[in-house]
Order: sequence, then C-alpha cells, then structure tokens
Amino acid sequence: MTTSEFAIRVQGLGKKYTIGHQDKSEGYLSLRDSLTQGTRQLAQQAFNIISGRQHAPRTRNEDIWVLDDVSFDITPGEVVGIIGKNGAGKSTLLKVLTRITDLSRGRIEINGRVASLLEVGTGFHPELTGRENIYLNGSILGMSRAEIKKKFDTIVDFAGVEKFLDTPVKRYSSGMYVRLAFAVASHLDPEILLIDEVLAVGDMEFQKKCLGRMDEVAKDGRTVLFVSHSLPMVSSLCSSCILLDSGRVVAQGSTSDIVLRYQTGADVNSSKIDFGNKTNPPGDEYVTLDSAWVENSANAQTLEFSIFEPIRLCIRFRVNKTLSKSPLPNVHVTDSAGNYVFVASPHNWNEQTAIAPNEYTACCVIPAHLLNDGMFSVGIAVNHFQNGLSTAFFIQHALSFYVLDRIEQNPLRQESGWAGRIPGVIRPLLDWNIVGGR
Ligand SMILES: Nc1ncnc2c1ncn2[C@@H]1O[C@H](COP(=O)(O)OP(=O)(O)OP(=O)(O)O)[C@@H](O)[C@H]1O
Repeated sequence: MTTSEFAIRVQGLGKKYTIGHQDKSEGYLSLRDSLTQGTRQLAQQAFNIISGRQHAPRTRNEDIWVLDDVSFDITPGEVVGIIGKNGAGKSTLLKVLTRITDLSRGRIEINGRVASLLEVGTGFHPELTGRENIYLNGSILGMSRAEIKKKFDTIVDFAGVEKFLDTPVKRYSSGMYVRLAFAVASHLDPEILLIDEVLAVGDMEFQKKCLGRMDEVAKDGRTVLFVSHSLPMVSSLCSSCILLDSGRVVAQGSTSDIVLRYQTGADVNSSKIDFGNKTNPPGDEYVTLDSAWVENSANAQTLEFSIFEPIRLCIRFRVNKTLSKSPLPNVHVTDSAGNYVFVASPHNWNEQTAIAPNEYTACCVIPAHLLNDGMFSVGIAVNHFQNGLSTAFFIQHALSFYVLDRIEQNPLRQESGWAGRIPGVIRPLLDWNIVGGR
C-alpha cells in the first residue's frame, strides 16, 4: 500500500511496562474507569497509581509486554472493532495510537486528523467552560473558528449541555462530561475517530444516539476504531475486527468471522465453521458439533449464490452415546437487519428411531428463487430428547451467505431496464394465471 492507501499502519508494535518504574502515562485514568467507579474508588485508584501501589504484588522491575508484535493496516473509511478478553491490550493499543503512551518498539503511521474519546484529561481542559473546550478541541483538530462555529449548535444540541455551556467542565457530572466529549469528538470532522468503550456507560437512549452518530461518521467515509466488550454493538457498527489476546493480534477479518471466533474459539470463515480438531466442541454429552458449512449444488463451499441457485446448508455432528430417539437438527436463517426469515428442521424426521454413536451429516436445501438478494446469516442447532427436550448446541450467526441478483443473468430484468434492487426479504417465483374478460 502507498501512504494514501491506509489511514493507520502499525508494524511490529510492542509496548512494555516495567513494573516498579512509573511510566509517564500512569497518571492518566481512562474515561471508562472514571465513569464506572465511584468517586471514592477513583480517588483510591489515583492514590494507588501515584503511590505506585497499583501493581504492588508484581515483582519490582519485571518487564511485561502488554502489546507484542502487533501489525495491521486500516484503510480509510474502515470501521474496525477491537475486541478481546480483559487485559488483552485493547485500551493500551488506543493509548499508543493517540501517543498518550509511548510505544516501546515498532512503527505507527497515521494519515489524517485524529479525534479520540479515551481519557479524562486529554482534549478537555478542566478549568475551561464547555464552550471554550469545544473551540479548543476544534483548533487542536486544525479547524478554523468559522468551521467550529458552524458545528457548535449541533454539538451542544447532541450533548444536551446548553444550560452549562459557560460552566467549567470540572463541575460537570460524568454523564454530561461524556456526552460533551462524544459530541465534540464525533462532530468536529476528524478523519480518524478512536473510541474506547465509553458508549457502554450512560443510558440506553444515549447509547443509541451515539451508535447512530458513529454510523453517520462511518458513512461519511471516516475511519473509526472502536474498542468494546459489547459484541452486538461491534457487530452492528464495524465491518471488520481485530481480535487481541495477551497483547497479540490473533485474528483479523470480517466482523462476523472474528466475533464468532472470539465467542466459540472455532476456525471460521463465513461459509464454514469447523470444530473437527478442537478439544471442546459445542454440545453436550450426547451430541457435539463437528462442523457446518454452506455449499452449492456441486458440493463446493461458497459464500455467493445467484438468485437462480439452490443453497445447501449442512451440519455435521457426532452422536457420542446411543440416543433412543433421533436428534433434531435445525437451521435459523436471519437477514442482514436481524429479522428471522425462517427456522427449518426435517419435516420427514422420525423421532422413534434409535441412533447409534457415529458421525452424521444433515443437509437441507433452500430452493432457488426463494430468497431475495442480500446477505443472510445461519444459526445452527441440534436438539435431542434424552432428558426431555434438550438443545445440544445452538450457535446463532454461525455461517453466512450472499444471494446475488445478477442482472446480466436475468433476461426479464434486462428487458425491463430496471437495475435497482427489488424490495423484500423473499422473492418467490409464484404461479400466475392471467385471464381476460372476467
Ligand atoms: N500503566 C500500566 N502499568 C503496568 N501494567 C499496565 C498498565 N496499564 C495497563 N497495564 C496492563 O496491561 C495489560 C493490558 O491492559 P489494557 O487495559 O490495555 O487491556 P484491555 O484489553 O483494554 O482490558 P479491559 O478490557 O479490561 O479494559 C493488562 O494486563 C494491564 O494490567
């Protein structure tokens, strides 16, 4: 990639903390920390940090690599989620990208003006009023006074702090503070927006508003990096994800693949999920999942289907102990907006047949000309009846596929000259009977 082809390039990034030596960044408290803890706890934490007690149980002068050989490229306009367990290094990565914390090794290149929402005390000056802080932030981002003025009312409106505009922000409640911080970071035309979990704080309405605003920022072609533990938020907002574990990038790719891998530990690409070599596959003592996939009528795994093609969904599962009745595989198909399109299980299923331990593969076919074009996701499950009705496993959004309406393959659409999308979740071929003169 040439310089202008990426917004952020990180190469071999390492961040080392030497426990026992105060890092200069330790004086900062994250906005999330400050919001999720009471004032007393916060004061205690600040005291611990200042007095060096925060990591007291660790050996003095022990080196800990909290980010290790992290490399990735982010293209302009990408909205990327950073996910991973507690302590994986997500917040540290954002701090290093914003230079709040120094890196110990590697290279970072950033093309574009960055606004971030990470830290109390960065960007906002506590003694200045809300109004003054909006102008200060705008000028830090390189905007003229006139440009900031144009955005001013929208920011104040979004944050809902009209009455407190001339109050120093140190007097703001944490809710007001975060509302103003988010409004400023997301409205002052940053080219790159870095956001750490703050949206998890605050009421549902504010979260929804923030998500909406982040979506607008993304649609505007800005680059967004979003650290979060909320997988639904990441799924609804981010097109791709980076999964961190113990300071290393363990996977990077489409959000659905990475979120699923994080949740299940499986090797995933969207058209196949495979637990064949895993020690703890989903399931119970009777039935466990081996793999599941989407294939075409030539038995080739694929993500893309023409509207004219049937789609085969397959689940391979292992029966570990004899079952007195046959287990019941089922698929749950949802569209890209999350609407259930259908749930299907075998209608010719005979529950009375005993099933011996073995591997079984259940496939069903979605006929051609049923689904409209679009992206669909498939949940997979197997139920059995050993102790009443039990679900051995159910993995929502395990697989996905696209149905494409290729106009060049559709003579009717070519003739009609209509190239736009035909609305609807399904597009069945119905039998028509047209009679005249009735
Ligand atoms: N100033 C510091 N000194 C020493 N260790 C630190 C410091 N800041 C963070 N760490 C350690 O670095 C590791 C990564 O922390 P970080 O906050 O980046 O993780 P995270 O993925 O954001 O976690 P969480 O989801 O819990 O916020 C943790 O083990 C943490 O204890």
